[in-house]
Amino acid sequence: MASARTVGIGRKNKKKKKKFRTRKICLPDYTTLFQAATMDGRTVFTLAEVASHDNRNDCWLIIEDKVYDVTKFLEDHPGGDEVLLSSTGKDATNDFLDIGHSSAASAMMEEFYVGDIDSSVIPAKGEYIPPKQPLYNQDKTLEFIIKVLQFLAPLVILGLAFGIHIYTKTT
Ligand code: HEM
Repeated sequence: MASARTVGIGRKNKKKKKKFRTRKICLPDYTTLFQAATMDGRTVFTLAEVASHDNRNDCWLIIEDKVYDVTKFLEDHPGGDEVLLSSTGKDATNDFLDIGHSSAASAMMEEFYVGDIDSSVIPAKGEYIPPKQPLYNQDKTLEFIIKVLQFLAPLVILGLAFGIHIYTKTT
């Protein structure tokens, strides 16, 4: 009996499935394919997608490979809204760390977390290489000679004048 019922239900389901297949067309969401992908329950954004949220009404930041929607925080941010707006469209990690934000600030960030960034799409930070030649001319010899001459010239003129005066007086 049980097996007969099972067979019956199976047939019904088979019919329903056929109906569904013929009527509904399932297409992938191409927008999400190009903009964001879901991996292990996390949303992974591309830099282009995050960079498009760059204004007062919609402001996203990338800090340590995580994406934060700080739109609602703009007015309350103790450092002001301008700094947050100027940190959009790039990896703002250094900006954030350079300020020396408190642990309270870091704890607040969780509230604004919206996903992760595909770190492979962020341009690598160039390593700073100091110039081999100093940027200014360190050879100060000429400068020194000019300064000495500037000091000596009035003394020489004074000496000459004094000498002429003595000479004319004696003759
Ligand atoms: C989700 C991201 C951020 C959160 C939650 C956040 C939060 C905070 C908080 C709570 C403070 C008060 C001081 C402290 O507790 O450390 C602060 C100050 C400040 N923040 Fe942020 N911040 C964020 C991102 C940024 C970014 C990207 C910049 C870019 C430069 C920035 C610049 C500043 C500045 C300039 C101050 C003022 C520091 C001072 O007056 O000494 N913040 N922020």
